[in-house]
Amino acid sequence: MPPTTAPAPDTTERAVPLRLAQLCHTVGGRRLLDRVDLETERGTATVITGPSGSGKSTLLSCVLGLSTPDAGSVRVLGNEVTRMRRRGLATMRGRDIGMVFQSGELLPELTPTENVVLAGLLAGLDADHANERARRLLAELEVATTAESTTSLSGGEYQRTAVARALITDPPLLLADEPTGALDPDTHDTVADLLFSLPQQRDCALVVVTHDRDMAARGDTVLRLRGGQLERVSP
Ligand SMILES: Nc1ncnc2c1ncn2[C@@H]1O[C@H](COP(=O)(O)OP(=O)(O)OP(=O)(O)O)[C@@H](O)[C@H]1O
Repeated sequence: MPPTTAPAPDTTERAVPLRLAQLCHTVGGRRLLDRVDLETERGTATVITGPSGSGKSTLLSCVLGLSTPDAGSVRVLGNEVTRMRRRGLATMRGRDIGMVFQSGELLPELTPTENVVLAGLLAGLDADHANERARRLLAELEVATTAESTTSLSGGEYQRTAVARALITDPPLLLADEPTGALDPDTHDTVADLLFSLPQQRDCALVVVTHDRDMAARGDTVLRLRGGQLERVSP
């Protein structure tokens, strides 16, 4: 019988925020990921571009453990995501990965601060720590903590709140799926500047999925997903 838990990763593997090896995933009979390899490093930004429907978001779903690949390996800090059970996945997602979506996906019933604090509480931070950290992050990202609802925020403030939420646990891996897709050009630049400053400032690995050429130009490594293959565009 195969073992139910993977052995603890060694120090070298724990230092790698994300490693994909020979990852294969098929959706509706289409092989979206065909033996995909990827390795990220702390302090760097990796951008993944590719045609619409090529499977970029699906790749992120595999990293988050929301989609189960056909074959291959997804390791976050050396931990094999494809072998984790539900509870382990939820813990890993809350603690080790920050995620920013195209339109923030904040809860409109909560204030911006509460949205950020909630992510901390769900990841196991105590209430005082989560509150203190949320306020500090929002101040650093220049979002007023007086806003009563996320619906009163500008597009930029909304996305910066989503970034603060993603950073509440100081995760080593930050994933972003078209994070500036819904923003006007000026706000786009501000949020892009912020996102691409994070790997160096916070010693994390950033992986951005985007169609946006300006965002792609900012990546330390730029890859294109096409026909299931992840090809290197630069460097
Ligand atoms: N759960 C699912 N069930 C059925 N089809 C799916 C599912 N998830 C994704 N797909 C299909 O898989 C393909 C890849 O989708 P995905 O969203 O990953 O592409 P993408 O490269 O991110 O596209 P875009 O750039 O337009 O956002 C699409 O054809 C999509 O319809």
